[in-house]
Amino acid sequence: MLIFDKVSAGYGQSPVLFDLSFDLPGASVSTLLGKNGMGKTTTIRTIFGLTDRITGDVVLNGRRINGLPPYQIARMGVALVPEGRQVFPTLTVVENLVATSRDSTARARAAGVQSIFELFPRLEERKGSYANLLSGGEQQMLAIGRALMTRPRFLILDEATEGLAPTIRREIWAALKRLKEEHYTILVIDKSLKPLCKLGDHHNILRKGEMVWSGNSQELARPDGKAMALLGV
Ligand SMILES: Nc1ncnc2c1ncn2[C@@H]1O[C@H](COP(=O)(O)OP(=O)(O)OP(=O)(O)O)[C@@H](O)[C@H]1O
Repeated sequence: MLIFDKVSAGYGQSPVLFDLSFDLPGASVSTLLGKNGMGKTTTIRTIFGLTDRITGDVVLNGRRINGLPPYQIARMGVALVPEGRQVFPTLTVVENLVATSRDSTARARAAGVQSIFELFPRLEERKGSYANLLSGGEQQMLAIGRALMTRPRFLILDEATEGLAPTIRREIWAALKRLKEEHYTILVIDKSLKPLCKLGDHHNILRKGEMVWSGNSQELARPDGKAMALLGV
């Protein structure tokens, strides 16, 4: 689905990613792991053409997408849930969801909202609340809901459950599991290795902008393995 082939990129004149090569297969869950500042967010920004001096090939469904603007990537079925839960604070839950819908009829939009409520029943209970009155976890659910309203096939989450209460985290992991069962392609960045091992199929570790390890959940979880050493666990 998505291939990085010897991709380098950075900010202004500062290089951050170096010759990054990896492959995110469709209809599966991949992760990007690594300590702070290793280039995970920069990799995601590069998918959306939001970094500078991109070289190599970023290929989505067979098409080279280097440097295409974010709206074109979104149109190709990729949705991003960025770090920091970006929702419209002064819109209600329903208004936030409808705002990102691409459906042309009110009926289709309503069906889209309903499918988000099925995924996150907690949001239905708060459907008339302004987003700024939601808890951090509810805002994250809403941010995921907003991304899903664009009807993507590829969902990218940066810091999916960072700083959230354990019960909310469990609900978000359960929702991602359901999306996986519905054959979404998912790329997730998070620090919680246990749920990532359960959910993820392919894991990739970045260190100083280089891909230094890739493997499956069994390999990642090996207590004496290289992955754990790279992650400092
Ligand atoms: N807008 C920016 N301009 C210049 N340098 C940046 C910018 N954003 C990030 N960097 C630098 O790029 C490097 C990689 O940062 P990035 O945010 O991609 O790391 P990360 O692995 O996602 O870390 P974290 O887990 O802390 O979010 C860091 O050295 C960071 O200082």
